[in-house]
Amino acid sequence: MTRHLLSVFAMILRSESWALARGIALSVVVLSMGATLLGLSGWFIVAAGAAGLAGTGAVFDVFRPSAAVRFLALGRTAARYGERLLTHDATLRALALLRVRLLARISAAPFEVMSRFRGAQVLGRLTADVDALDGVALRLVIPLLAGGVTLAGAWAVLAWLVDPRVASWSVLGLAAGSALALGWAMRASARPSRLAAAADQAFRVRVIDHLRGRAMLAFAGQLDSSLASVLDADARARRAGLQVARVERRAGVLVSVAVTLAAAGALLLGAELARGGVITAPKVALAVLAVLALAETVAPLRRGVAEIGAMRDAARRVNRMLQTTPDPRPMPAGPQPDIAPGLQLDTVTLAAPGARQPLFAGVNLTVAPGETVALTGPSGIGKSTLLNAVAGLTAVQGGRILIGERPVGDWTEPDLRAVLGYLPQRSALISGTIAENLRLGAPDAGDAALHAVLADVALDGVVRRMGGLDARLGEGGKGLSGGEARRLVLARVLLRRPRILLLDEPTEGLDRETAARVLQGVRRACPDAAILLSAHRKVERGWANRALPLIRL
Ligand SMILES: Nc1ncnc2c1ncn2[C@@H]1O[C@H](COP(=O)(O)OP(=O)(O)OP(=O)(O)O)[C@@H](O)[C@H]1O
Repeated sequence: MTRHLLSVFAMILRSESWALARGIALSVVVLSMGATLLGLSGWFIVAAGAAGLAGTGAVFDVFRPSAAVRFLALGRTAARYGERLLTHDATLRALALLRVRLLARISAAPFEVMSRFRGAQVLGRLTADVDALDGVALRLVIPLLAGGVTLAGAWAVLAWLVDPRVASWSVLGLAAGSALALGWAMRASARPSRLAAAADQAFRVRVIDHLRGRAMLAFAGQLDSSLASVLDADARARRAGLQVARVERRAGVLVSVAVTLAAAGALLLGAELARGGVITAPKVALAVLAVLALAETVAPLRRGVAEIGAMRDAARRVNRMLQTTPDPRPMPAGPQPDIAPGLQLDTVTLAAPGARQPLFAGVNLTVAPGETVALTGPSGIGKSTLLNAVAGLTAVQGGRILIGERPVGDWTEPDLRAVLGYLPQRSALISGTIAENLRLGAPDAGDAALHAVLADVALDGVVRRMGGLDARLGEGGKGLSGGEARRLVLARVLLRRPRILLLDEPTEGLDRETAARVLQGVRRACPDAAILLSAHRKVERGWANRALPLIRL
């Protein structure tokens, strides 16, 4: 699991290595200045007192040490500011890049993978999981590296200036005690921090499900129980969050105990050595206060280790998503191929997504430009699955699908999308104006083209009543009836003037008369298109030139 955290850090390091290296260097400077400041202050106070007692106070140089104390105090603040700026900026930029990469992978996921995504979960990956990962660099790796380097440097300086035994007791004691405290905190918080993140994710998913399904839940009498499950997830997240905070506080107490023991040990050992005349009293004060300041090397790690369970889970999920979804295919804007794209199915065998057993086998079909063929057969036979395969979204088990005499798999994505239009069974409208929804299909289309295509799908009157092309729709096209929303999606498909047109139950939800008008409009909009449709209704079968009944194996 730690491997996932390391791979996230490696990714951050790769994209922001220079800024992070400078951040770590500044962090070492900040910690060293802090320790030097307190150590020097301790030495200064005791040395000045000793000089006063010895009657040499008048010649004791107070100017240089006090100037150094001021320089360290001011310089430390400036270095801290620079370090925060650099490390946060580098981390946030790397995470923004990660978010973009994740989104690109999700958007380019194969159809089978995409159709299993749950909106709220994907949103969770992109927001909560990526946010959780900011701690990997800021609260784990950077403080660990900077703290390690500072402690090693502090040991060397104290061993040289004071005494190796005092240095070893204080620095190594502090490091070992803190490591034990943080190790305990890491183990104790792993479960609650994971639970807190999972409950938070469940809360988001349930809130969205609750809001989306509230009408259905109200009719089923389940509104209260759905609300209770939302509140339950929230309560669990808060309980687990409190547990994490408790562990973090206790870890803080344990680290303070370790620091105090290290400083007290340094004082006792130093006093003994001072009594023996091995070192001077001001040097003992220097060591003791420097150790107290070195507690700062450990402090930022407390929160990092307390969050480690959530970070590990987030890193695992993000890595898995990056690995299981392929790199987006390049989308060169190639010229539209010069073909007469009829459609041909050559002994096609097809299975449902993820299934081995074929739905049907050996299907042959040719749809010439200007021709319309209706796929018929019982519900679940595989009409939609076949349309998905023709659209290049799923693979066939056997045989070939040719568009313009070229297998679908050999087409580049932009070329295929340029010749092929598809109205699937479920399709999306965005919240925005009617015009914005239509121009998703053809961004350069003028208002006249939009009005013409709306007339083709018999929506011109409806849009006029709503206030025209700038009338706004709510989320998922709210503001239109089911049949109107479907016709608006159909209009968006027609606007691209596709040469191959795939329609999955295009008149579902329309009365017979409107259905007939819409089907006539489709042909008017695309007179030369080869049209293949999944047809349940007589009006659709009657409109087609021929039917291809699919037969279960
Ligand atoms: N995403 C999916 N994952 C797994 N199986 C699926 C998926 N989509 C469809 N199926 C299965 O594939 C089979 C064919 O479904 P398909 O939707 O193609 O039938 P259809 O003929 O279009 O039905 P209908 O006329 O009711 O729309 C069904 O048994 C269905 O359960």
